[in-house]
Order: sequence, then structure tokens, then C-alpha cells
Amino acid sequence: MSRDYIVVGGGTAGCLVAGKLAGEHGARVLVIEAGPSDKNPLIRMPAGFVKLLGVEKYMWFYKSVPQQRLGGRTPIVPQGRVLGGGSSVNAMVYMRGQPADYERWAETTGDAQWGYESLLPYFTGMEDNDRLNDRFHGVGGPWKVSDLRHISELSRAFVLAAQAAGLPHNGDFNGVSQRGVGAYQVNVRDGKRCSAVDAFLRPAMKTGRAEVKTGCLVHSVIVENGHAAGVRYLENGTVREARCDAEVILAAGAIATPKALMLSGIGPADHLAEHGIKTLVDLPGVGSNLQDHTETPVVALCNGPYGYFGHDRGWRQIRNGLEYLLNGTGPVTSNGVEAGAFFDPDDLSGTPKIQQFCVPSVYLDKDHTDQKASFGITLNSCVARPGSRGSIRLASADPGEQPLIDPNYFADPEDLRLSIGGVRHAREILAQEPLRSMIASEVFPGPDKVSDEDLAAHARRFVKTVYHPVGTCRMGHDDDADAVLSTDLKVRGVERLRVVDASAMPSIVSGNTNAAVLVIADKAVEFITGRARQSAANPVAAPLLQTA
Ligand SMILES: Cc1cc2nc3c(=O)[nH]c(=O)nc-3n(C[C@H](O)[C@H](O)[C@H](O)COP(=O)(O)OP(=O)(O)OC[C@H]3O[C@@H](n4cnc5c(N)ncnc54)[C@H](O)[C@@H]3O)c2cc1C
Repeated sequence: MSRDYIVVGGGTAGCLVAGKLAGEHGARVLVIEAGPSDKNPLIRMPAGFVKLLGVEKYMWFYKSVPQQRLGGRTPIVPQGRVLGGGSSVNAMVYMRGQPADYERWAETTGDAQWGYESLLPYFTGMEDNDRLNDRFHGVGGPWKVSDLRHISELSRAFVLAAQAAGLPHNGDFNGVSQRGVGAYQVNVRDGKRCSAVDAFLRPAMKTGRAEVKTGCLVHSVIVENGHAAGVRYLENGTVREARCDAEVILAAGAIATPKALMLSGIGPADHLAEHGIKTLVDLPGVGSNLQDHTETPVVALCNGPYGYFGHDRGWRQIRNGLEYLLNGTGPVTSNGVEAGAFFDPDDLSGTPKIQQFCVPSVYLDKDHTDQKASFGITLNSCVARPGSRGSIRLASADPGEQPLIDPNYFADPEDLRLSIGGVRHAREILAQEPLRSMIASEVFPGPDKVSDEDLAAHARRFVKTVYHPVGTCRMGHDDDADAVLSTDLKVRGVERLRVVDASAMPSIVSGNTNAAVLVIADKAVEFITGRARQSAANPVAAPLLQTA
């Protein structure tokens, strides 16, 4: 069948790009996704997120190489492996980061259209917010943003206690200022997850112009006469080819996209030679500049049945399930990460450097299953703009093999120092009412761990990914030798090939990454078609400037 575009990876970015190209622009698009379809009802249920995190069918469990500064630990970096990608399995927290993050993009790329003021209409234009409609927010768009229908008493107590510990209440982390504490807004509507499939791809599939192949692993891009002509992919044990007339768009995420480029002969020539891959384009930046958010927990047990422990078993499960089915309300509508805070641990009035997540249960990585399950709370301190930089490299020329992922956690000592500051402030919050009266004891790091050395050892042992790898095919200006993409997301040195996903970010944003990926994809549609975005929403004009 002839088609205009092939989109590799049906994740957050892939769904938006494919949906808009086929829907609004009348193009014929093939999406090739390695994972299965998104039919599982757990994907729709917000609380299903926690269950899906452990399911191999829907997740890539990428294992990092031994981490030098974590005592040789090899933390897993889970990523979505299903139609919708991260947007089908993530925690649904709607967060953009700080305006300065995007100003940094504009500065490093030399392209003002990546600045926050230029991108704001893209955020608001796709948005359908159920509470906010102002300069920073829109209504009527396909991307649903809502207040949570159910918030546990532990999360409420966290929000109150954090105010007592010195943070202002913030009702909109994507508005005038990011600083403060409050409940998150989430990509949920009527108690159901809104994924990029729901918002962008499924409507376009009804036109018949968007074809979706699931369960097909793309191996490499077919490059002929200097341009991308299609892809090679594995379907039911057979390697096949798919071709297109206009462009190949790589949207396999920040780990798989650089891998696919390198397997296609596009990457650092010396590294490709190590694996016997012929270099078509020597692009040293492919796979470099890996950035990820990390979080360090403080875990405390409760002195009563607070939070969500046991809510997925026995009579509680039956009660919650019935409430959800009958009313669309209750704990099943919770994403399990209901509230959070943004602050600078060195100066609570300063620009936030930590995003803190309040999880109303004991929430630790797979590596730490020895902790007995019980009623508890976890305050995770995430370094908002980590300085550490890692890499993605090929383990071999075999497309079936996972790449070597080196997030290089804590390579920048400032990341460790800020993590320790986050842990100390989490303790401050736990010590304030009304949270204090709900806490029995701190289990990690443990009350006897007070020195910087103790807390550093705790961070090295427990630090984990926040699932936000970005930056591995970053865009940049023409004189930037390590930039993989031009600022319209074209791969340098190959015609008709773009990267449209989290890999394109020059630097990570100060918050969850999904919304930033969506605006990258929305911009990409403009670049690809040469036509301006169709605005769904009508943001209210007001001369307010967002600060941090
Ligand atoms: C568990 C988890 C929780 C998160 N929580 C939040 C949150 O609360 N809020 C937020 O804003 N962000 C969150 N994120 C991050 C956010 O979801 C990601 O930043 C976003 O999904 C990245 O989009 P992407 O398009 O770059 O890649 P993805 O959405 O990961 O999509 C890539 C797709 O490509 C497919 N693929 C990979 N390799 C191949 C191949 N070779 N061939 C074909 N297909 C391939 C994958 O299966 C996947 O479907 C979370 C992520 C995870 C994993």
C-alpha cells in the first residue's frame, strides 16, 4: 500500500504526529509500534498505572549498566511498550516545567520558536482543562486535564503539612509560579485516563488514513540516495520492509530512537565501526546527552489505615471496584501520586530545584522488595534539572538486543547534594501537623541516619528513575557539532528523516516530561506540513508573566 509517512513508535509523540497528519492534514500514515494494543481496561483506570508498572507485556524494563556512583547497582529504567507508549502507562501528572526550561531550549538552539512564550499557545491550544481557563490554560482541546476526583487523606495531610513547613499553597503548577505545594492536575476525564491514543490517534483512525501495526519491532531506517525511504521491521519472526513517499518519523522514545538511528548507520562512526555497522552519516551526538530525573525516597509507616495499602485486595477492592463501575468515583480514579511540591531546599523562596512527589503508600523500586508491605507514605524528592549526563550505546548490531543505557546517575555531585536537601525537607514536612499525627515511624533512611554521609549512602542505595529519559538526539543550531537534529527536527545529513520524541530535547524540563513531548510533536506537525497549527482552544489574553 502506498503511504506518505511512516511513524516509528506509537507513543506520546507518535500518536499526536500520526493523528494530526492523518486527521487534520489528510495524509496516509503507517504507525509501527513494538508493543500490543491498548485494550487492557487497566490502562483506562487511573489506579491501574501502579499495576501496569510491573507487567512485562506493557513495559520495556531497560536495565542500566552498573552505576559507578551507586555502588555498581544496575537500576531498571521502565518505559511504555504499548500503543500510546508512556501516555498509556504513566502516572498522568500534567506538568510542563518552568518557562526558563524552554527559554534554555531557545538559547541553546538559537531558535526563538522553542521559547516558552512561543510554545504557550501550543500547550493551551491542545488543552481541555476542567478548572482553569486563562492565559496559561485552555479549554476545548483534545488533551484532557482535570483535578483528581479522589485524594487520599494522607495526600491532603501532606499538602497541609508542607505549608506548615514553609511552602505556599499552589493551585496551578503550570500557571504563574511553580513553587509551592498542592494537588496535581492529571490527564484524566470522567475517571478515565486520557492517553495520546484517545486524544489524537483514535479519532484519526476512523478516517481510514491512519494504519496501525502493533507487535512489530522496527530494526532500522532504509536510506537510499541520501534520503529515508522506509523502515525494516520484524513481524511474526519475519523481517519486512515498509516504504513511504514523504518522510520517516522516528518516535520510539529517548532510548529506542538513538538505537534505531545507530542500527541504520547514523551515529558516532567509531562506535558503529566497533559493531561492524557501516557509517552512512557520522553524527557523534546520537545517543549522547542522556538526561533523566531521579528521585530519592523518605518512607514512613502510618499508625492507622491511611493511604492505599490493601485497597487492591479483599473487600476494599470489591468496594472500590463497585464504586468505580457504578459512579466513576473513588480510589480507582486516583493516579496514586496525587500531590506534590516544588522548592529549592537551600532557599524555600527561590526557584524550585526539587519536585517532590507524595505517594500515599510504601513505594520502592523492584530492587527493594525486602520492605514488608504496610500502611505508609513515601515522599520522593526528584532533582528537577539534573546536571548528570549519560549515554545510549549499542550492545551489538543485533536489533533484538537492548542497548547499553548509562544514565550516569549522580555524575554531577550537585544532583546528590540536592537529593539530600530534598530528603531533609521531606522529613521537615513529615514532622508537621496534620501529617505528624498519622506517622508511626520513619523506615528509610531511618531516624538514626542524619549526617550528610548517611543520607548520601541512602540516596546511592535507593535513588531511582522517575521514568523521564530525554535528550539523546538533541536539536541544535548548525554550528553545534553534537546536535543530531536541526531545530525543525530533521536528522542532519539524511533527507526525509525526522526525530519527534523526548530524544529531541536539548535539556530536560523541570517536571514530568509528557506535556513537553506533546508540544514537540505539535511543532513537528507544523514543520512537516508547512501549515500552521489549528487552534482548538481560545486562551484568554492577560498580561501575566509566569515566573518559576
Ligand atoms: C511509568 C511512567 C510514569 C510516567 N509518569 C509521567 C507523568 O505522570 N507525567 C508525565 O508528564 N510524564 C510521565 N512519564 C513520562 C512520559 O510518559 C514520557 O516522557 C513520554 O511518554 C515520552 O514520549 P515519547 O513519545 O518520547 O516516547 P514513548 O511515549 O515512550 O513512546 C515510544 C514508543 O515507541 C515504541 N517503540 C520503542 N522501540 C520501538 C521499535 N524499535 N519499533 C517500534 N516501536 C518501538 C515503544 O513501545 C513506545 O510505545 C512517565 C513515564 C513512565 C514510563
